[in-house]
Amino acid sequence: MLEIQELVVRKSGRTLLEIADLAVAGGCLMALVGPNGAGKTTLLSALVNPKPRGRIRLYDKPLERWKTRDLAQVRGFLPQQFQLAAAFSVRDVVELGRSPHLTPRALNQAVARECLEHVGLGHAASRSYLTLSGGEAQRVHLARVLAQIGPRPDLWGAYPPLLLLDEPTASLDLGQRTAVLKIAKRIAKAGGIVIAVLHDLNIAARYADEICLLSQGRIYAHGSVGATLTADNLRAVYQANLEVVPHPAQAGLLVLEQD
Ligand SMILES: Nc1ncnc2c1ncn2[C@@H]1O[C@H](COP(=O)(O)OP(=O)(O)OP(=O)(O)O)[C@@H](O)[C@H]1O
Repeated sequence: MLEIQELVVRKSGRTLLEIADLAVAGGCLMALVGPNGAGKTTLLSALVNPKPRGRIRLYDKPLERWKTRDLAQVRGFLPQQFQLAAAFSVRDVVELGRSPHLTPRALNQAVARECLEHVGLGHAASRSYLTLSGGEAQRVHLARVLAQIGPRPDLWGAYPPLLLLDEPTASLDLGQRTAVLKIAKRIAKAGGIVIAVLHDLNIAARYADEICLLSQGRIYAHGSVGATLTADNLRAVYQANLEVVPHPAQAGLLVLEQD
């Protein structure tokens, strides 16, 4: 369980985020949605801040009481942008994810290979990272984060992972987008806590167990897909003429833009 209480982030005299109470249970993929500037990245950043603000507890222990290495084995963060200018091979970048683990090199290499296969880039292991397209680089970093937290439960330690994904599908084509959400869903189904910032509300509706709708630095709605992605909520928050209808081909909802 991840519990966030009384989290306030202020910068330049402005309150960017104010969360009184938010909890995400193991087994849950929570989509963090909301318009530009709502505070989604600020919230994920607060969860990886070395000096946490507010009260943030992961598995009943305040974040500041976790040992750095233990936390690095459990908490994985995929940021929106990466800065890596070194000519590492793709394989090396993914293996970097294993650095918090004191596991044998051969295991780390095997895990890195497995994670690259998960993101469909097994064939690119020996390529230079610098030659990758934007979407490929994003998938390599997802593989690195997966290698860090462990792609399957038998590689997890005492606790299932907390996986934080900031717009993980931003540069991805439709097929890769689905593949990435399926990976996130699998981690959650196995007991992990997954929080993913998503702009595509239909992807959020399809894959998320819960939605947290942020607006102006506060939680506007949090709960099941059906309870949060209502036309009234979305119109109020996005200031757009949106409609929510049952999905014609499967269970779930479809968010439509109206003229
Ligand atoms: N260092 C800073 N100083 C002042 N304001 C900031 C700072 N960092 C972020 N902000 C502001 O905080 C607000 C929330 O930003 P944040 O990046 O969390 O939004 P977001 O919901 O992730 O948006 P987007 O969908 O555009 O990525 C924005 O209005 C942003 O301009």
